[in-house]
Amino acid sequence: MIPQLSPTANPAIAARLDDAINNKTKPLGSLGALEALARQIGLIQNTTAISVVRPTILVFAADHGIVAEGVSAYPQEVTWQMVENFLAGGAAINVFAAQTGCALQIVDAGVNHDFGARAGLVDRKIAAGTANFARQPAMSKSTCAAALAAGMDLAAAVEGNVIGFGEMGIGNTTAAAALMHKLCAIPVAQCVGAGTGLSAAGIAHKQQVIEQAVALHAGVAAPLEVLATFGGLEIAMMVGAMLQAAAQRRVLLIDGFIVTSALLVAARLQPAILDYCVFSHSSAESGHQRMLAALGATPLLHLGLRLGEGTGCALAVPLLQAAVNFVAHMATFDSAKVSEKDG
Ligand SMILES: O=C(O)c1ccc[n+]([C@@H]2O[C@H](COP(=O)([O-])O)[C@@H](O)[C@H]2O)c1
Ligand SMILES: Cc1cc2nc[nH]c2cc1C
Repeated sequence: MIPQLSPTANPAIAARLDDAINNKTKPLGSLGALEALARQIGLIQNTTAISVVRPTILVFAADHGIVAEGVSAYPQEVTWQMVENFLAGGAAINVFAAQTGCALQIVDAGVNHDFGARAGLVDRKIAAGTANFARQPAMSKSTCAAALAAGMDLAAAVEGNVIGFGEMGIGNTTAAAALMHKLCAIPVAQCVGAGTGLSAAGIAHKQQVIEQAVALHAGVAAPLEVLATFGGLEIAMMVGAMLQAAAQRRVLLIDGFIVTSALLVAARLQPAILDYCVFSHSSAESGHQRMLAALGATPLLHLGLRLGEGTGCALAVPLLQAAVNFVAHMATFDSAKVSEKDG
């Protein structure tokens, strides 16, 4: 059921990409991270004719039973209220996606609210939120598998060749911190952060909740078991969507702390997925930098964002377009009759 992913490495294409990039009218390497981005997109797309076609951001929303432990600064109903805001076009992701030309899909992966039949809402509700993982596993294996399968379906149906991943779910930084601890073997204290804005005392309590839950589920170790025990429905759906998107050789745009925690699971299942990932930004959520380091990832933007919703993805899309455009449209030393470097 989990797609098998191949690394993107291809020496022949890599050499052609290097030639194309290095022959442009610029000092060697002077477009920095954009050059690396162009190379990566070329290897993913297996061509020097790289493109960004209909970039699409999927925002997965779900609720979390762990909020009963008082781990978020905001009440659970903000999840469904923000879904309404997404549908009405009033959230940050609506504004930035419109600004940078991204298509947007809002997915109900497991919000604890009945939206009824709603135009614009992709209804893949698996359950009305997860169970409280301080007391029992967040999901059964079959619920988790259903979320993974729905994510695969959704990604398979996307038209564009760049998929950005975003999420909304009060309490999901607690789930993400627990996943990080289990999958990276980093102490819980270095995985927890303020989320939507906890005080220092609130963060200490969140740490304690996670540490007790980790002790309760001590035997859990395999990535999918870790996901079902500590994860969320939106996180599991993202794992499925990421694996499918990479299997179809699309560019995966990774957002902040929670999206990266989903990628941690996917990367433990299929390490080659990392070749397909562009890390849009480094979140201000403490823990995200360590998570990125654990993945060997270099994020494009450092804006101090800690919102989620896929906002970092939307803001990074113009950088992908710049990478594509310089390869497609810059003159070469030959065509512009510019002298190359001495020696
Ligand atoms: O993307 C991030 O790095 C990020 C960091 C902190 C908070 N968030 C968002 O805040 C919500 C979770 O925060 P919390 O405190 O309720 O766990 C959820 O809706 C996320 O989209 C997102
Ligand atoms: C208002 C609000 C908007 C959000 N968007 C993503 N997570 C969020 C959390 C809150 C609290």
